[in-house]
Formats: sequence, structure tokens, C-alpha cells
Amino acid sequence: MASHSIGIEALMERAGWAVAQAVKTRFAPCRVLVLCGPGNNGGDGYVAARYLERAGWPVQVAALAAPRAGTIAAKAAARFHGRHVVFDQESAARADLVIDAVFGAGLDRAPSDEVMTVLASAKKRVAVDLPSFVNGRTGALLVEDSASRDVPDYLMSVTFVRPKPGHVLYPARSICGEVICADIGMPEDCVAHAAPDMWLNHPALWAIPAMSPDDHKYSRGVVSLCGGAVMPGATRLAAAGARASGAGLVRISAGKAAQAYRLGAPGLVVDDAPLPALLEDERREVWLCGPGLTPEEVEAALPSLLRAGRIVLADAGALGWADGVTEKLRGVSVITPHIGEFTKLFGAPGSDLAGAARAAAEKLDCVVLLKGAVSIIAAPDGRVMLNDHASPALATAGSGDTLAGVIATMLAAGMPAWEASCAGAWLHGEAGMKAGNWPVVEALDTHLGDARALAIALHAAAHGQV
Ligand SMILES: NC(=O)C1=CN([C@@H]2O[C@H](COP(=O)(O)OP(=O)(O)OC[C@H]3O[C@@H](n4cnc5c(N)ncnc54)[C@H](OP(=O)(O)O)[C@@H]3O)[C@@H](O)[C@H]2O)[C@@H](O)CC1
Ligand SMILES: [K+]
Repeated sequence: MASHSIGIEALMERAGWAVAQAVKTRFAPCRVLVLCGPGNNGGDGYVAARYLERAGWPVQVAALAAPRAGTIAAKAAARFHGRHVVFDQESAARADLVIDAVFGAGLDRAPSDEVMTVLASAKKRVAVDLPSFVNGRTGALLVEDSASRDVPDYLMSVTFVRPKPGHVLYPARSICGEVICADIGMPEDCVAHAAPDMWLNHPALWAIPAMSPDDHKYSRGVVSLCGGAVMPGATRLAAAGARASGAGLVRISAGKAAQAYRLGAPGLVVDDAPLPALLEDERREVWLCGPGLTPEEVEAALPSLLRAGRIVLADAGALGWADGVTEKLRGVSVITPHIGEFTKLFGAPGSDLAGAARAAAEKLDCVVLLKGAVSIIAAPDGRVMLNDHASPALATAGSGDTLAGVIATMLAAGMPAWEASCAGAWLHGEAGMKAGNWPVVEALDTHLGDARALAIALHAAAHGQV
């Protein structure tokens, strides 16, 4: 992408300068060793070394291998006139700070033991672009013997243009340290040329309907939930999440179990009529099926919802019901598995979680929201959103039910499935962050309305609206 108008040489110069700037801003002058690989990542390292030396810092370079003659990286290497030392453990251990410019985006296999040992010998590490054993596209660690090896972690990673999935996704996220993304003046057309298909979740990227004076409950959207007899709590939590995030009307269809739900919130409508009768009401377009349901209860509801052409979000019990026959879920709009449910439905995802979620979405032709510390929201057309707008406070039983309710509300408000899921994940995360320390799951509801208002305001601000 860098072969366009501006040229890789100028970009490398700015990249190396940005690394030197970031180091100067965060550390007092100290003995720096820059470890340089043979490619352009190494080229950035030589540039950074030159700028640090110019600023009066004691700098040495250790080259794993010289850049190929005639390359831009070779040119950058030639412009560093400071001291070269051997690429070994002793050199790394002697330095106060090691800048790792061994491999970046070009890493395609596990680095040698030599590289790993030298990196591990450093007292403090800063990465150019990425730690040299991180797969930037997946967040996987390309480390041989990962079970027996302590993987070194970094104080900071200085990347360029935009963060890579490897900075956002675990396990790499936990070793990258502070991620600084430097603007190196990459022209917009080059960025567009790279055709991004993965984004970091933010309200700028989707629009939730705002409140309007002519709203009525049906224009805001009706969320219907299937309620079971055995675990009514899950459905009630989902219903509460749906109401708190702004649904116009929330109804639970519970058949003979209706009484268990009628003791709940008075604003919740509970139906005991059989499902076919309820489906005659075309306004009940969006259904959440799964929280708190047994396989038998899912069997009694979900196929009918799909036959009736409803927009269905399937979670929890509905995912268990499809265990072994994933095709049973064909026709649903959104599924929200955690990693265990995902593995049962689609097999072990391997080290490329986002790729696995994307493949699952394509296979089942529905949105797959794979829940985790960083949730992955994949659309069947290949778009992937990473949601790190979340809090460990959300790691509690019932939190997923609330999330499902919020997404159902976004669907009922008329948002397309992927955007609704992205919005739901963000609102849920925002509520988790606002709910303070060790909140009970019900506490999330208190913050969902404000989270929705904030998302609407942030979207408007990002698009220049007042
Ligand atoms: N794109 C842009 O606009 C900009 C990019 N910029 C910078 O460029 C970086 C990407 O540079 P890059 O493409 O040259 O790849 P890079 O990471 O240096 O590695 C390739 C070399 O490493 C080798 N190699 C790989 N794995 C190996 C292993 N395990 N063990 C041993 N060798 C291994 C590989 O060897 P080969 O596979 O060919 O044998 C090849 O020689 C990017 O991260 C950023 O820092 C900035 O300047 C700003 C503008
Ligand atoms: K690196």
C-alpha cells in the first residue's frame, strides 16, 4: 500500500521518527539498543536509532541480518553512522531499553530461538509496529514451545496509520503494552486501497435512532422473548436489558409458565397464548430465543419463528439446541455464542479467532457475535468489528442475557443485524464501565439509557452534526 504517491522511503522516515519521539516522550535518556531485522521493520529501527542518536542518546544497533542491498531498509541502515554490536543476549542485557525492530507486518513464521532469547534478555522492551513474534492480523503469538517459554512483554508498541488486530485481540494485546498509533501521513487513497474489513467498535461506525417527538411504542420497536418454565431469570434479565436500552414494548411469550413472569416488572407484557396466535401480530417482528430455555422449549418455538419469517436472535439454550446440527440455526439473524458454544457449533477456532468468526458467519449466513474480553462481531459479507469497549465487570452470570436483550432492541429499532450487534456490544460495554466495581448484573440496566444517549451524541459529533 505504500507504493503510492508518497513513497515508502518517506513513510519509513516518519515511522522511525515517530518511534524515536515516543521513546523520548516516555523515557529519560538511557542506553538504547535497537534490534534490526532485514526488512522494513528493521528499516524503521535504523531511522529511530539515527533520530535518538541525533538527540544525544547513547544508541547502538544490533542487526539480525543486513537488509538486502538496494532496498529502502538498506538505505536507512546506511544512514545510521553510530555503533553496531553483535545481536546477542549480552548486548540486549547491557542496554537500559531495547527497541525491537526485528520483524513487523512481514512476520510469517515463528522467530528462531536466538531471536526470542535476545528479546527476553532485555530489561525493558519497546516494539516497532508489533512485538516481533506477534501475528498482526490475528493477535496470535508465533512462538515455538509457547507452553514452556516465558513470552516477553513490552512497555509500548508504536504502530503506524491504524492499530492492527494484533494490538486489539488477545493474547497479543496483553503483551503489546501501551499502543501508540502514529500518523505518518499515509495518503487516504492508500488506506482506502487496502480495503479494510475489520474495525474497532465505535459509535461513529453505526447509527442508533434517537428519540423523536412523534415516537410511539411501535415505532421504537417491539421486542418479543420466548420465556421458559425452568429458568425464568435469564429471560427476565434479557427483557430488562431490552427495556432499559429503549425498546418501545417488550413482551414475553411464556405459555403455561406465564405466571413466573407476571411477578416481574409491571411494564413487561406477558403472553400465555400459544405461539402461532402471537405470530399473527406482524408488529412482533423481532424475537429473542434461547436465554433460559431447555432444548425442548427451543424446539417448540424457534422453528416456528423462522417459518414465520421473523428476525431472530438466538443465544444460550438455542445454541445448545443446535449443538451437533448447526444447520438448525439457518435463518436466524444473529447468534451470540461464547467460545465454548462457538466451538460446539463450528469446531475449535484455532489461533485466528476473528477469521473463525468470519467463516462461521459466512457459513451460517448470519451475524456471529463471539463473546469475550474483546468480542468479535462478524457479518456474512466478511465485515468484522472488534469490540474492546467493555469491562471485566461484565464477566458475570446473566450479563450475556442482558446483551442479547440490548441487541434485540437495536434490531427492533430497525438497525441491520451487524450494526445492531455492534451497537448492542458497545452499549453493554459502556454500561459495564459505568456500573462501577463488582456490579450485580441488574445494575447494568441503570446505565443503558445513558449509554444509548452517549452513543447517539458520539455518532453525531463524529459526523459533524450539532
Ligand atoms: N507498509 C507500509 O506502508 C509501511 C511499513 N512500515 C514498516 O514495514 C514493516 C513491514 O516490513 P516488511 O514487509 O518488509 O516486513 P518485516 O516485518 O520487516 O519482515 C520481513 C523480513 O523478515 C523476514 N522474516 C519474517 N519472519 C521471519 C522469521 N520468523 N524468521 C526469520 N526471518 C523472518 C523476511 O524474510 P523472508 O520471509 O523473506 O525469508 C523478510 O526479510 C511494518 O511492520 C512497519 O514497521 C513502515 O516503514 C511505515 C510504512
Ligand atoms: K517489531
